[in-house]
This record gives sequence, structure tokens and C-alpha cells, in this order.
Amino acid sequence: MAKPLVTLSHLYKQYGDNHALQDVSFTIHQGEFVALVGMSGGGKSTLLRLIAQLEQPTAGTITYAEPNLVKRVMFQDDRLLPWMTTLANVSFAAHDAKTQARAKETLAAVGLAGFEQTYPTELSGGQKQRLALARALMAAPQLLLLDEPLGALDALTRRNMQTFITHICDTNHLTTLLITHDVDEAARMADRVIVVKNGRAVYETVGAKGQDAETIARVGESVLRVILAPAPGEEGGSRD
Ligand SMILES: Nc1ncnc2c1ncn2[C@@H]1O[C@H](COP(=O)(O)OP(=O)(O)OP(=O)(O)O)[C@@H](O)[C@H]1O
Repeated sequence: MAKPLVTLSHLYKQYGDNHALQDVSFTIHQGEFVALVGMSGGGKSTLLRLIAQLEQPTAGTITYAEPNLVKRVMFQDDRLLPWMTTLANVSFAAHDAKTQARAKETLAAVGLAGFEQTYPTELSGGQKQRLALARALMAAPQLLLLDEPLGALDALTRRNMQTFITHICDTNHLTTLLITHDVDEAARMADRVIVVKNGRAVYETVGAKGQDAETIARVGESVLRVILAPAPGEEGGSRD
């Protein structure tokens, strides 16, 4: 079993009277790709912000393998700097030769070689997300946090980027946490899929990363069933 990188233990987060997270516990191991999936408002982004240490939990603990674990977040809106070239966006305008060389390498790794002097507005949606990924990778993160990074892309580019991100994460042995609404995306990309519902981690299953379409569909179906199941005492929902 791989080494635990981040361990969440009985996490709670409250915003006023709103219980955004209730008693969430799970571990992310080194080298794993974990997907958090669930309906809007379930608490996925809150969990990601807590893991990124952008916010503090109301109760519970998050333990990291190292005190200064390098974490980077990639968001749906690419957060690029439009007045800077692609290269400057990745090198953060540092001009030393070492940073420049690494920035060029990173751009090449995400398929943007030759686009160094291009501005973000001249890039396609998929290219912008590749650039955002390159920025995150420049920090050599020990934990990559992806908050619905492909949500704004058209279906074909999205599928393409799913394969691409999986490939980058595998070749760099990255530990990754992906947040998505898309059960197919979660099944396709992850080693483990965790369903977050009403502030709780209610279900976990093995993902179908690298598996055939049938397996991906089967995992996606099982996850969707959990997401759509009515809560105890709740009316409606589908009945078999
Ligand atoms: N800063 C905040 N202040 C108050 N309430 C918040 C705040 N952030 C989140 N919430 C609430 O916490 C709950 C969980 O929200 P969260 O954004 O984590 O869900 P989510 O599953 O990521 O949803 P989405 O997929 O739409 O991003 C929601 O009820 C939301 O309104």
C-alpha cells in the first residue's frame, strides 16, 4: 500500500447555520488519483479549499505527510494573466535562465511548444487549460488539486483533456484530487471515486482509469445511482 500523503479525519465545516461538511474522513495516498464527485452544493469545493489550506475546518484534522507539502490548485476559470505571454504566465515573469528553461520544458510537456510568445486570448479553451496545468506543474506540486478544471470545455476537447491530464499525472507520478460533477469523467480518470453528498463522503468505489469503455460506464452508473438516491425520509427519486 502506498504511503498516506493527506489524511482527513472527522472534518466538519460550518458557515453560519449551514453545515457544509459533516464528519468527513478519508486518506489520499502517494501517487493516487482520487475523484470527488457529487451534486452542486454537496461540499466538494469546500473540501478542496480545506485540503489546500485556503480555509480552516470548524472541527477535525487534516494531516499531511510533510508540514510544507507543496499543493497547487487548478480551477475551472483558468486564472491566466492576459497581459503576459504564455511563457511569462508559466515562468511568472522570472527571467533567469533556469526558470526560463524549465518553463519551456513544462510548456512542451503540455503540448504548447511553439506557443511561448502567444497571449492567452489567442489560445483555444483546451490550450488555455493546458497552460493553466503548466503553471500548476511549474511548482512541482506534491499534491495537485483540480477544481472542475474541464467544466467550461466542449465535449470533445474535454474528453481529449481527460486523457491528457491522466497521462501527465501518471508520467509525473503526481498525487491528484479531482473535483467533478461528471460521473463518467470521475470513473475514467480516477483510481478511487468518492461521492460527496450533503456534506458527507457517502460512498467510495474503485475507479476505472485505463479501463475499457464498458468498465468506465459500469463504474459511472454505480456512482450515479448513489448520487441520485433519495436521502432517507426524502420523497421522490427514481424507483426500480
Ligand atoms: N464561503 C462560504 N460562505 C457560506 N457558505 C458557503 C461558503 N462556501 C460554501 N458554502 C456553502 O457550503 C455548501 C457546500 O458548498 P460547496 O461549494 O463546497 O459545494 P460543491 O459540492 O463544491 O458545489 P459546486 O459543485 O456547485 O461547486 C453549500 O451549501 C454552500 O452554499
